[in-house]
Amino acid sequence: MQRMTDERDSIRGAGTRSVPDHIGSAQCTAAGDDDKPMAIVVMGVCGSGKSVLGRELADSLEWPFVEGDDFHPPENVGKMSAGVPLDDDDRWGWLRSLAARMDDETSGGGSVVMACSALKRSYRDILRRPRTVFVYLDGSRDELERRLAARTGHFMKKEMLDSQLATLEPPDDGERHLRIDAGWGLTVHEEARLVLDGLGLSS
Ligand SMILES: Nc1ncnc2c1ncn2[C@@H]1O[C@H](COP(=O)(O)OP(=O)(O)O)[C@@H](O)[C@H]1O
Ligand SMILES: O=C(O)[C@H](O)[C@@H](O)[C@H](O)[C@H](O)COP(=O)(O)O
Repeated sequence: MQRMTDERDSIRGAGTRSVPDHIGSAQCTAAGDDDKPMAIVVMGVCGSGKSVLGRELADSLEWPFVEGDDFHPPENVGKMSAGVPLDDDDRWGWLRSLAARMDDETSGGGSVVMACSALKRSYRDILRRPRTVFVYLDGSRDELERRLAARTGHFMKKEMLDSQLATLEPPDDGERHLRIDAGWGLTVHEEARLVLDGLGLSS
């Protein structure tokens, strides 16, 4: 936790730089209804920045944060640590446990931010609720590899990026989502600002 806080501080920037005008909200649009979201799922391939942005959003909103990696059974972690990509059968139970946690957090009117790769539409269907919004961390292979290479001490090694990109089905216009691109060069603070503005959750 402390390590993550320090890591975010170092990529936060001063926190005062404005988001460049050309990015604005045009590339950060939400499809779907206007209801305020109750669950934000930060999705994307390994190393795209889900955990860091998810924690930033949760801190800003004062919502609980759920780290999807923590819900993998030991067999899945063993596979990924050995460089073997997961298959659908490895993922269904994991996704169902995340959906159950989401429902626990939101059933009494609460809200939650979750980091989960949610690479395929069918995976997102398990997490999708009327007030779920997906924040999709996109980027060129080079940008994503740079982020992944900067991370140490994680079971997911950068060699897994190719299989993750091959599995990825980006959210389409029918899915309520926002897209953030690593190539925009934003600090995590700026990314969070775009998301909160885009979702009408800025205070
Ligand atoms: N906006 C950003 N700018 C630069 N580096 C970032 C940004 N967001 C995340 N990173 C870095 O990318 C790496 C992967 O981030 P992480 O949140 O662990 O990804 P994921 O949870 O998607 O696997 C980390 O080293 C993190 O510090
Ligand atoms: O479905 C999967 O193949 C995994 O869930 C994977 O997509 C996820 O990325 C891992 O949990 C690694 O963790 P990071 O995404 O944090 O690298």
